[in-house]
Amino acid sequence: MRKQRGLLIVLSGPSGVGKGTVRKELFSQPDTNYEYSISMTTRLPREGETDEVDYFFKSREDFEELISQGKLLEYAEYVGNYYGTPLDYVNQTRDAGRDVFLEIEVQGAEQVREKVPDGLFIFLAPPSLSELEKRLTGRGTETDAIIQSRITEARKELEMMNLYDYVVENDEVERACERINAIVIAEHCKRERVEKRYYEMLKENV
Ligand SMILES: Nc1nc2c(ncn2[C@@H]2O[C@H](COP(=O)(O)OP(=O)(O)O)[C@@H](O)[C@H]2O)c(=O)[nH]1
Ligand SMILES: Nc1ncnc2c1ncn2[C@@H]1O[C@H](COP(=O)(O)OP(=O)(O)O)[C@@H](O)[C@H]1O
Repeated sequence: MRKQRGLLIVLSGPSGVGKGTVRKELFSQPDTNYEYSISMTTRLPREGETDEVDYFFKSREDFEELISQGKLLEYAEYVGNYYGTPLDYVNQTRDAGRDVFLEIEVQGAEQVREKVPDGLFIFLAPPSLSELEKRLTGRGTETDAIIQSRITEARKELEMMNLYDYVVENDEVERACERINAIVIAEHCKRERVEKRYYEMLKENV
């Protein structure tokens, strides 16, 4: 039987909603069935981050070379640094029948939508804008001015949520993960239903 190509799962949403937190929780679960696509970035590693585990850390020059060679499925400039998804890894993993999981900001997700129409797009939403502000403040990695510009940006990003296949509210991390896992299972069932092999089943002589 022909192996079904893996899904491309894209998790996106505004800064501070909890994308990184939810992704880390999903990948810490022993039964996770997706492959995480490690992104390329020009930002410097933070304390505790490891090259080729958290990101492939690149110079600006090397990153621009990857762009010009068409090696990235998508890329975006975010707060002064480039971030991008390696194209070969995504294709090879999907071709091997494994699902690939991207955790990327919204500009990048828009590019993936154009290039991969059969992708599964999940928007992670905050319970409210005030809770989003609280999370950004609580993380303590940005100044007040940057937090305000992220909130302004988030208002625009929230308007884009209806372009996504699913909206998952990140009220509690565990619950958000459960919803994402349920969506992926449901999407597999839906896509397999329209696979040719089920039509072939009807030709069986029993
Ligand atoms: N477009 C795009 N965004 C990415 C990629 N990898 C990470 N990001 C996003 O870049 C943003 C900044 O990431 P990072 O510097 O690790 O900071 P943090 O996630 O806010 O702690 C986050 O919104 C990530 O989801 C990528 O490959 N492409
Ligand atoms: N469900 C949640 N409830 C409360 N706080 C959360 C939740 N999810 C994430 N956070 C916190 O919100 C902040 C932003 O989360 P982070 O994962 O860095 O967001 P993003 O990757 O979307 O920018 C972090 O301090 C994180 O611990």
